[in-house]
Amino acid sequence: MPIDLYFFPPSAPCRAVSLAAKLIGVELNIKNTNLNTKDHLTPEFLKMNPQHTVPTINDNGFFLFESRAIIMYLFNKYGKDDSLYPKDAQKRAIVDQMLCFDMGTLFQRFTAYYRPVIYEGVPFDPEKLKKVEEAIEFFEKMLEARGGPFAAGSTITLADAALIASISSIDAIGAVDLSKYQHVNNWFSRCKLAIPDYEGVNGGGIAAFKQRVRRGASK
Ligand SMILES: N[C@@H](CCC(=O)N[C@@H](CS)C(=O)NCC(=O)O)C(=O)O
Repeated sequence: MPIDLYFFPPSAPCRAVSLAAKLIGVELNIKNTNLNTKDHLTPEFLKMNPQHTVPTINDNGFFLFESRAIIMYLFNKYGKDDSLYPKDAQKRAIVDQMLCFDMGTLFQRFTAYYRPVIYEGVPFDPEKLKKVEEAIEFFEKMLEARGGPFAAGSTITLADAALIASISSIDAIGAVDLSKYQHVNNWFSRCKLAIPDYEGVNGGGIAAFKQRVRRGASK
């Protein structure tokens, strides 16, 4: 039986899961879940996820939400290539660190920047943008210190899939000029080539995200 992924294309956490699934090589059955028509607030959805967020998966009756937990679960259950999430405690800790940095700092600061524009129709706040830029600067320094070529070191890992979902969203709305950050910029180009079917998996969602933000900004 297929694994259902409840998915809203503009959502970066949803795209993080589908990009990671491509790396892992696990097939997901996309269940389009439109937040605009409140598909995530139905009693059926709330039974799976009381927090009513996408992404959510249903793996034959096993329900899981929180994108990074889903990514780790998919690897732990279906992954074959250990380099994506190494068994060595310290190597794995660096992947975890980058997944946490993405969720708790980079993506968190970016959502604080764009969400009020979408949901409240208020203008972009330049102070919040500064916090996003600072997070990208942190990422730049991490990549430089690690010597790359990927976020956790020499091979692509689950962290790259999550980080590229955030960075590509930041790039899509032109929030930050990534060309100012040499290491981030090179990492971004490298990951686009390394993730199977990157454009097919991320491209449509990025376009939808851009449109959603543009609509909010023109209110
Ligand atoms: N920390 C969660 C965040 C998920 C999240 O905020 N998803 C948004 C879309 S990007 C959502 O489902 N919003 C609808 C809601 O909260 O009701 C994750 O990484 O999965």
